[in-house]
Amino acid sequence: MTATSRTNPSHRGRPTMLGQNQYGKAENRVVKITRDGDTHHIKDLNVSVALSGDMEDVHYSGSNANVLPTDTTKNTVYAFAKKYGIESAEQFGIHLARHFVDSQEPIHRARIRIEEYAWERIENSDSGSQFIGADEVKHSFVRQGQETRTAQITYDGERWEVFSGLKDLTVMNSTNSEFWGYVKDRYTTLKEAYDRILATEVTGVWRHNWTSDEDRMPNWERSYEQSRKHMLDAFAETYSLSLQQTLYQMGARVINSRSEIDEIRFSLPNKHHFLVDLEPFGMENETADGAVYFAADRPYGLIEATILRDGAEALIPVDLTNL
Ligand SMILES: O=c1[nH]c(=O)c2[nH]c(=O)[nH]c2[nH]1
Repeated sequence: MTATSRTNPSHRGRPTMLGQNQYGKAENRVVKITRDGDTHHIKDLNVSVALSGDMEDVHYSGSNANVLPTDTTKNTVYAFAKKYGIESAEQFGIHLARHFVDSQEPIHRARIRIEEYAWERIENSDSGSQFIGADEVKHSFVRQGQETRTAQITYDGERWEVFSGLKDLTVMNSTNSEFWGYVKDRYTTLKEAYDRILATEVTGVWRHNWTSDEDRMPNWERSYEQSRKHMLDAFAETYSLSLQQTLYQMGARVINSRSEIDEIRFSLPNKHHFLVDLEPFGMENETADGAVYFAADRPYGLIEATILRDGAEALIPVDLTNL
């Protein structure tokens, strides 16, 4: 028990006392895009702030005199991403923790927890305008270590039906995406975007046209690797006017490149990234060298479609979650 709680009149005489406590804003999803000419770099963090100190009064009496709002801790995360950049999770956490403890007398301890999501550049074997070197692209990324490969095989004694697929393949283009010219009704508030982040978590299922001759079975490993590659290449290379258009390009690329596949279906959540308003803190967010975004997790647009080889039958179920 601290001196404050012992002497707090609203606490005196109660058979309870306050134990360990901390507060702050958890899971601030901050994405910093740094622009080095037209080569972009991503830092993608999930930052949780927990502060503690002289917080007896707010618990005992409701006095907020010592309380820096959790909303302010969130704003600080975004403002510091712009002000100091994100050199490393550790360095960023040090800036934040020091700031909270040094600037607020009642706060004696700050704990900053950070998860960092790693992104790698989409490798591209064809020549394209966004190459850096032989195999690196400038603004298209795939998130590391997440995807799951899927398969569904059905056999009725005569015919085979083989679906292959993947889920949780997260990709991002940090530019070359626009969205405008859409319907506007009395409820529309969305601003037209001429340069936005396009990010999605790909769920895809594709159907092989092989059904019987066991001597002519596709090479499943190669088929998967190549289909994945064509999807990623199309995602990276498409200058996108909508996620729907990008989806179609991804599917068409697979069908046109892989003769063993007749049908492909995608479910693509539009993982929205909103520019943070830093003007209240005297900062311009979007500058030539980059910007800070809030990565929202919900709600999200959900774009789903099947792409078919001309004349092929649609056999993949509409709801891919039932596969
Ligand atoms: O690529 C998009 N497609 C949409 O249909 C849509 N709707 C929306 O609000 N944003 C977007 N983005």
